[in-house]
Amino acid sequence: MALTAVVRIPTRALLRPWARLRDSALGWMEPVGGVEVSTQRFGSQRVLVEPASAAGVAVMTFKNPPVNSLSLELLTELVINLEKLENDKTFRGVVLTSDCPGIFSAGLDLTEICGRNPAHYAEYWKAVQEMWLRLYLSNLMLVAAINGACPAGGCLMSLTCDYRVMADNPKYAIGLNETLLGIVAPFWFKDTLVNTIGHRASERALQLGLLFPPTEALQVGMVDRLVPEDQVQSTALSVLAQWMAIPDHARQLTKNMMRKPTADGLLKKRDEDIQNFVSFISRDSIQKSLQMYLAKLRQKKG
Ligand SMILES: CC/C=C\C/C=C\CCCC/C=C/C(=O)SCCNC(=O)CCNC(=O)[C@H](O)C(C)(C)COP(=O)(O)OP(=O)(O)OC[C@H]1O[C@@H](n2cnc3c(N)ncnc32)[C@H](O)[C@@H]1OP(=O)(O)O
Repeated sequence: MALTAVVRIPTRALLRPWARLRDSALGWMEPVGGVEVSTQRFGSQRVLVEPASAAGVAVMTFKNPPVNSLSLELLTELVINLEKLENDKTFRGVVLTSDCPGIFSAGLDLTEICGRNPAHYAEYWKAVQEMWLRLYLSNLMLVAAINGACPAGGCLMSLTCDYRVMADNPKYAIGLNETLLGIVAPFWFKDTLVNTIGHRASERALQLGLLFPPTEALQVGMVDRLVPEDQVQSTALSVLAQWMAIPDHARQLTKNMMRKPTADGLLKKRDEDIQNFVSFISRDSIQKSLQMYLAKLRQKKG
């Protein structure tokens, strides 16, 4: 079924992006000559991309049941779809969210880093790096609509966004809990957290592998806003509408100035980081810890 429709945005609004917000607030919807905006839904098996009703905004929904673990396939699809959005200059902002009830993302797919061979670990880690670099340095405004549990790699993904809205449900938690699995968050996970909540809070959170319930996550600055579960996505969209009022070039240069030094830390030594990961994760003791953790997760039901 063709889902394509074309909306026309006046060129003046594209040249002055902040004018779009004002214009739409005034109820201006007249299709006049300008640039075509595709409203076609696209995406792939595990990542759905839908243009939102506000011009220039898309919602990217992860659907990798049961827990949106970051498998190699999901990571690859995420990066491809993000690139598509970035190449389509009509998009300025994206909401990242989940289709798995009660779970934003369970983080890295443990079956990708447990019981595989070194070549697979290297390929997988490169994909994790790529996901982080692309999201962290994206010119788009990214808002995470965290509608469920958000541990480890899921938390990292949300920390790459410019703003985080989380469901105010005490059943959900967010944090970098790697030490609880007997593994170590790499330096760029750590740097992303430090840039968000500061050094002291990060040191404590990382050493203890803390998973913060929403109220504590808000207090520590890991998320920016808590809302009832059914308002997470709509709030994320309204936050984006506010950010859209800022001229893109100024916001993008500012974002880059804030983030590039951190990203450069990894860009300068990607291969070394891959080698470190492969040798760390291949250790017998680490593999045993991961197997035990996975077994516990699987036993939970039994
Ligand atoms: C010196 C250093 C140098 C280099 C670096 C080296 C090291 C490594 C760094 C690696 C960084 C790692 C980052 C990570 O993200 S690791 C993953 C951490 N994730 C977690 O701890 C979350 C685990 N999951 C949960 O807590 C729960 O599943 C969750 C998300 C709260 C949902 O709970 P629930 O709804 O009850 O669902 P179940 O637990 O029953 O799970 C359903 C099903 O999914 C399987 N599963 C869960 N999580 C994962 C996962 N992350 N990967 C793969 N599979 C997962 C679970 O086993 C169940 O499977 P089943 O077969 O039983 O149906």
